[in-house]
Amino acid sequence: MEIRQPIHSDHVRTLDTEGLRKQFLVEDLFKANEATLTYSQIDRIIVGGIMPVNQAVRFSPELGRFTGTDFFLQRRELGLINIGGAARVVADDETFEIGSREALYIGQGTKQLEFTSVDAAHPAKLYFNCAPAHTRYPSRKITQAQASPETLGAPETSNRRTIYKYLVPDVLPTCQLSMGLTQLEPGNMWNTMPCHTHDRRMEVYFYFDMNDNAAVFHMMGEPTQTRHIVVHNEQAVISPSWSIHSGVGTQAYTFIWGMVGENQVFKDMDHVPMSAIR
Ligand SMILES: O=C[C@H](O)[C@@H](O)CC(=O)C(=O)O
Ligand SMILES: [Zn+2]
Repeated sequence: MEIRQPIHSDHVRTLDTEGLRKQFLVEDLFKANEATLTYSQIDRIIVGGIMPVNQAVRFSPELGRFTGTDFFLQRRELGLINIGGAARVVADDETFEIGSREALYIGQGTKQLEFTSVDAAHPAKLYFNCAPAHTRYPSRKITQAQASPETLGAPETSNRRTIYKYLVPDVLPTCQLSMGLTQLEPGNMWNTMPCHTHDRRMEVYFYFDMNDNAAVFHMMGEPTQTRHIVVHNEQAVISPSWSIHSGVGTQAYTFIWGMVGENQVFKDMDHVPMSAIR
């Protein structure tokens, strides 16, 4: 598990390309037959990828040494969205089949976790966010149809996209985690512009559905001190509460957003007027 410290916006103003990437970019999320985990001390979110190919991936009890608990999810909840082939997830005495673009919420207190791919030729890729939790809510699968799709933007502003809200209070209860997926329509490049911050919540963006020659210029920083990070396929960016989070790609892409913090009110955003951005 890699640990990332929190960071002050004054420090971020001084960083160059490598400095920004070291602080905020999460690369190499998917490794065959492994789980990768990056622990951010910003709201203590853990971001990672699980890719079982021809053997099961298990969350061993030893992971509890990073959280100082008897086992990993003793005081945590986890949400995952599958961007690969079908997966089978065993969570204690429950088994879930999670297809492509389906999500799974795993409640606090789950001890045994085992992830396998149904077909090794089409391995599952389970992108997850994990956050501190105070109580147990039932584990549950959420399909894309259940994720209350909302289409926003317009071709004229290159931001026509559909937001699928998988883990939100309207769909199921969680302690603090919200998660969803936003898919751009072909020929549309901008996400989340006009942009916003939400001092009450941090967020992580995970970009995928891109070919090897594509890139997304992810916009971050204070609204009057913007910076960018070039993101390639299947990489994530950690967005502190004070930072905008938006992006423009060389072609359409899809991304998963996950939020933790003070509330779960999706619309609780401080919109940045276009004239204020620097
Ligand atoms: O706070 C909310 C998040 O930034 C995203 O849900 C925004 C998003 O997916 C979009 O506008 O495309
Ligand atoms: Zn946001």
